[in-house]
Amino acid sequence: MFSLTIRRHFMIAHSLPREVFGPAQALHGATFVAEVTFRRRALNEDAIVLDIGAAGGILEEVLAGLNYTNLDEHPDFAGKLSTTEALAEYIARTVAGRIKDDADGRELAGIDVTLRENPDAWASYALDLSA
Ligand SMILES: Nc1nc2c(c(=O)[nH]1)N=C([C@H](O)[C@H](O)COP(=O)(O)OP(=O)(O)OP(=O)(O)O)CN2
Repeated sequence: MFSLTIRRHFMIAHSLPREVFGPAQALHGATFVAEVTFRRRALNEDAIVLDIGAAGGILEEVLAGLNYTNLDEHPDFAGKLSTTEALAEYIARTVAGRIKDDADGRELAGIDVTLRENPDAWASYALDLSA
């Protein structure tokens, strides 16, 4: 299996209104580092998984929909908890939606997203596209 990973960061505000989150129940800000890995079993005819520039452009488009927003007011998170785990899934599925109809996108076996909250804590979601 081959993989290509790109990284960008974005900033949001949100609250996590459940007791388990302690002080994070209140509105607070976060800067996330998003690492997105595209996986495929065989390289394309250019001997790559996906062009790095194209991959970066797709991720930037997806993150532009989140950057500088208050996720408590974001329509895609209405009634949902915007935890790091949930955000990782959202980014994986949104990136997949953007790329699925491209020639390279159809060949992807999966998209993995790791979101780093800080140097000591991160969460990941692995989207399996092989089925
Ligand atoms: N599994 C997750 N746990 C927590 C998340 C998350 O997204 N997934 N998010 C938060 C908060 O948003 C914030 O990032 C950290 O909150 P904070 O209370 O400062 O940090 P801790 O939970 O590590 O520390 P406490 O001692 O419990 O306050 C929290 N958890």
